[in-house]
Amino acid sequence: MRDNLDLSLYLVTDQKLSRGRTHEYIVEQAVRGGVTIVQLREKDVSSRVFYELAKSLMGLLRPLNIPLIINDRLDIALAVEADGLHIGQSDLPYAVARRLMGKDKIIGLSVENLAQAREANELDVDYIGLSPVFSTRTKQDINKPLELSGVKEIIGITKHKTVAIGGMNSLNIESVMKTGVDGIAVVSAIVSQENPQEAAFRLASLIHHEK
Ligand SMILES: Cc1ncc(COP(=O)(O)OP(=O)(O)O)c(N)n1
Ligand SMILES: Cc1ncsc1CCOP(=O)(O)O
Ligand SMILES: [Mg+2]
Repeated sequence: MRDNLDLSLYLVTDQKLSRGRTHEYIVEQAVRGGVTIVQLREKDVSSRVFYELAKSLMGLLRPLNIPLIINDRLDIALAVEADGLHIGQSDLPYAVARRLMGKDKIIGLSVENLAQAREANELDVDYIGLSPVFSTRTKQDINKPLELSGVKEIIGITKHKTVAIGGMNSLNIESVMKTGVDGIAVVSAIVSQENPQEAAFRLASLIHHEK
């Protein structure tokens, strides 16, 4: 667990949305633009490819002191000694993830409603991902969006750091930041953009303006 975890601008990868560019290119550009934490999230690649990607991103991000979080795959997180793991409500239970990852690693948990946020207060997670805030084409298997009202309710009761995800872009992040979240997580608003560095810079500026 980390006290100094900076969730301000959280990049989540998606090879399918990267317009043929490599993860390394997107991530390097995005970090230059102001991304503070990166999640490797790939749903349709083999274990070997996932492992090689994770290893390569660790090599890129470790010297820059930017944490790499692995989505879903605890085995890959352990194999590359990643900084952390992100789990959802249908993934491995938190207690198992913590036991295997160890107390010093970052563990993030998706929270989709108030009841789950209350349950998360019983766990030593490092952050919760409020998911989804708005509807998005990037992830189809999602519950009803929280909207700003749902985000505010969760902020009112949670003891954890929070990151908002789902449909975030430069037009709506100011209003989401005003709810009191600690950061914004994006896929398409960076990885699908013509210039990922500029896109990240713009989002980071808006976020810091609201902090
Ligand atoms: C920061 C962050 N928040 C939420 C999610 C969603 O996780 P999950 O519900 O497990 O869904 P998948 O991403 O695994 O499809 C996330 N990945 N990151
Ligand atoms: C991984 C994930 N979890 C909830 S919504 C989402 C996708 C967010 O993608 P985008 O930022 O393109 O809306
Ligand atoms: Mg998951």
